[in-house]
Amino acid sequence: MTPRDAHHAFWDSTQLPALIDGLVERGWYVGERFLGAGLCQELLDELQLLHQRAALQEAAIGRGDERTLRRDIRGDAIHWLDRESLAQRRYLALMSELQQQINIALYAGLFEFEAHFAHYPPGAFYRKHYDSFRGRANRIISTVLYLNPDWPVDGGGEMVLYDEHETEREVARVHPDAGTFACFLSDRIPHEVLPTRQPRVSIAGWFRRNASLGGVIDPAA
Ligand SMILES: O=C(O)CCC(=O)C(=O)O
Ligand SMILES: [Fe+2]
Repeated sequence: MTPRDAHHAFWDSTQLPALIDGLVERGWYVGERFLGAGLCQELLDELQLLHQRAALQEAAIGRGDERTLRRDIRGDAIHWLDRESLAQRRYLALMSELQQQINIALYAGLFEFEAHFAHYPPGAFYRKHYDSFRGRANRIISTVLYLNPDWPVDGGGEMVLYDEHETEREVARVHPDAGTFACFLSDRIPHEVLPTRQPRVSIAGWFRRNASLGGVIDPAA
């Protein structure tokens, strides 16, 4: 097995053309079994360990001075990926390859990737929102990888995607099943997480293009 083959064993690269087409044609893509079960399990184990050690922090909304905790908007707890484990490094390597492929296909100028583990306890949700605002878009493409094996049909916790133009029209309802991967344009696609009935675990990530303001490369936004 060449190193390239070994790397590809972690994900289904045959989905790449459909992913690129989806982003271009409607601004989003959802693929099942995008990531291999082994790597999903390793990421899940790590997240569960973080949860047990109370190393997850309640997620805030807003940035800088406007950061606040709003359980009525967002109920997850998070831990930013920090390359601590082999599983994280594998996932980040894969996202780096995806970034290159998207840049080649879309001239997107994606520059870096940031991501966090997320844990939604039963009852938690994330109200309809955009991941970045037009014009100030540092986050260009949002990604979510789901980690719960065998998500029950009545488990709730689906991510609902809405149409870019008719923002009340639901276009996809994603069951948060391990290995499923969703990506969409951060400033175009409104989305929400419906209340979950089970502990729900995922990795949310964003490909960014850093904006430079007055010579200072966007440190926080
Ligand atoms: O977990 C999901 O399905 C989406 C999470 C989300 O929208 C976010 O973290 O911004
Ligand atoms: Fe979001």
